[in-house]
Amino acid sequence: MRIAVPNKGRLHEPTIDLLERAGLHLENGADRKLYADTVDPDVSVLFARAADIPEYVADGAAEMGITGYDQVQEARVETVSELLDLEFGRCRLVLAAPEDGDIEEVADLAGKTVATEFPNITADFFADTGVEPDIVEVSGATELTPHVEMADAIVDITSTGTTLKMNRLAVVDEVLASSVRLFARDDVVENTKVEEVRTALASVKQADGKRYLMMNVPESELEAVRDVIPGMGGPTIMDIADENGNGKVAVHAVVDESDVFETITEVKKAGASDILVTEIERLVE
Ligand SMILES: Nc1ncnc2c1ncn2[C@@H]1O[C@H](COP(=O)(O)OP(=O)(O)OP(=O)(O)O)[C@@H](O)[C@H]1O
Ligand SMILES: O=P(O)(O)OC[C@H]1O[C@H](OP(=O)(O)OP(=O)(O)O)[C@H](O)[C@@H]1O
Ligand SMILES: [Mg+2]
Repeated sequence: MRIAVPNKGRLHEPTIDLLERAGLHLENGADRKLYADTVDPDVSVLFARAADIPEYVADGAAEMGITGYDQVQEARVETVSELLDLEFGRCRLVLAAPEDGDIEEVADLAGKTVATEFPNITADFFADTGVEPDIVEVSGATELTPHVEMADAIVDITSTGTTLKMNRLAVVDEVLASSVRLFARDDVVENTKVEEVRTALASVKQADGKRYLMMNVPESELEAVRDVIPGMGGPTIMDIADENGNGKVAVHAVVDESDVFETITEVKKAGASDILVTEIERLVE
């Protein structure tokens, strides 16, 4: 089973990091290599350009892929299915035009020119609006095209908005919201190994923003402590092995990071002591 992942650019590092956290440690995957093995002998990695990954998966160079939703849509591949939203690489594809120009809405683009690295998505967007500008495909620095009279507007990626601002461009409309996805070719979606990889990556996502709380609680106060612990299912309650446990039990619970502070205050009030908070690497539900 092979997973195609971005070989460079802003998605490379976070994708490798995610695979590592999921337990799929890369072996002999030095920079500039095309392939890397993982600790799982049945899973290898193919490094490819973010834009090429959907095609590689559809064509059989890899069975699974990790890249932006924008790239999957642009490639118009019909034989792949999304398995998981990995929720990083969040950005928007927007239609933007010069701030001080006369393009304020989509209708203003009739008979005009739009430059983009995403001609298919752009064509689909305009097809839905009934306005049909010329679409010019460029391979980078799209933001410059309105200033050199190549285009009247652009469809390009934005996240913080800095690049648009720097180029005195304003958003006219949103075309697509994107984040990084895990996807697989349709004919392998049911494969056990594919499901294992999906579960492993999902477990990292599940653990994000969660903390593991451990505390000791006098048995008499257990109900009170239980009542103030939020989160998944009930807490785990264990007898303390020590003969001198003094009638205490250990309570373990998974809690949202944002609830940790309040939970600690509340469980202490309710009689808990020896409270430990740790990070969670993975959480398989
Ligand atoms: N500013 C951004 N914020 C968040 N995600 C982004 C941003 N820019 C791009 N992305 C996401 O990352 C993907 C790849 O972009 P990136 O810039 O890393 O590669 P690229 O420019 O295609 O690389 P290459 O150098 O191979 O041309 C995009 O398709 C999009 O999904
Ligand atoms: O809204 P912002 O935060 O400014 O992000 C938007 C910019 O990010 C991407 O470029 P990237 O930095 O990947 O450079 P590239 O053009 O070399 O791909 C994208 O093509 C935009 O130019
Ligand atoms: Mg880029």
